[in-house]
Amino acid sequence: MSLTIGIVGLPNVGKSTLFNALTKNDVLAANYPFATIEPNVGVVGVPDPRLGKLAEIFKSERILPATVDFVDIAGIVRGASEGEGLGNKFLANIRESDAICQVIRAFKDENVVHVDGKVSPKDDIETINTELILADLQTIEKVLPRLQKESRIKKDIQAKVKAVEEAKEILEKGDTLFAHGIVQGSERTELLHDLHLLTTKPFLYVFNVDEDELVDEDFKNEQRALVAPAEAIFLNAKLEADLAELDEDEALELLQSVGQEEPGLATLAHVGFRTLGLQTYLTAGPKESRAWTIKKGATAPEAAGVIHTDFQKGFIKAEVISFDDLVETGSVAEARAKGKARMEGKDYVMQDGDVVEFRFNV
Ligand SMILES: Nc1ncnc2c1ncn2[C@@H]1O[C@H](COP(=O)(O)OP(=O)(O)OP(=O)(O)O)[C@@H](O)[C@H]1O
Repeated sequence: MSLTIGIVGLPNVGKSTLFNALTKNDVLAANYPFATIEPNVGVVGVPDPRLGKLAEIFKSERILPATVDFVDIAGIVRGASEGEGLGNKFLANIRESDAICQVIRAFKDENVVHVDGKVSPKDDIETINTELILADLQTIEKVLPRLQKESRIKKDIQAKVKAVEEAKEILEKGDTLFAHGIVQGSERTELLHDLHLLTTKPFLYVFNVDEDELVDEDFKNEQRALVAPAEAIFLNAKLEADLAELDEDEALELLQSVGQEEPGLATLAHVGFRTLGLQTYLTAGPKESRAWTIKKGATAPEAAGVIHTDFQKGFIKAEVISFDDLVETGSVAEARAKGKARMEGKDYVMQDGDVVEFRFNV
């Protein structure tokens, strides 16, 4: 299951630097030798310490984490919604993304020119949001008059007209639909679905900061308040690019020297995963210990389908052991003996950390 997060931001905020770090960090190169990826896609592994533990128990040859795909979307400029510069291509790319990650400049280096002449995360966020909001308003203005006319005859589209009018009102106030809980995939967006509005996509924000800002909790809380309910991630894109070049011990040393526990990219992968509404389940054996990506709320057959469509079609049962029970008992055989292995049917809703073996007919 592959969902993508589009990276957007004003020119010169550090998108390329971040994206380079993302692609250098490429888990695909090592683990998925036959997969080809587009040059503007960075695939990041979602760190999961449980996989290391499973690999110990099962003596697995390799570990395959879940991944998040990031797409580098051409720079947005003021006027993008009017089709200026790269505007139209930008909007098409962004429509294809499942979530939007805004990179915001917070680093101060005077040698790096800011398009608007000053470093102001708040203004930059507003500039980008305004472009997205204007693009949505254009979409709505194109369809609303026709819908309103049709609704005089077709009563069944009145609810849709009301939903579109409500969205228009929010956008005209200068707010994103996401900020009002109108998020892609939720019940409230069902009526708006075919409009593919950009601001119904989940947002997350990367603040590209100086080293001192990385540990400045007051500063970080201020920025978090700016973007709530979206999540904020703080990283130094240059440092991330350096980290991606180092071996594990050196990287750890560099991280400690700036007071960080994990690379910003790891945090970004975790937050991206959460923002997309995803979770994982685990499989393990001598060949590999692996995390598989599913939507929250997925049933056992849907989860089986992520491995292979035949697994879903021929689904019989899933043998499920929770990760904690497996670690406590030390092996599948012991877990079974202690009654910790459950046989689950087709209505079972997968839980995070389920270690699973599917039974199926082909
Ligand atoms: N955290 C940081 N601290 C200091 N300088 C940084 C930081 N992040 C990036 N830079 C520098 O800022 C400059 C612009 O970065 P980059 O080229 O990645 O921006 P961009 O957003 O991709 O720009 P564009 O959209 O115009 O291509 C580069 O010189 C880069 O080294």
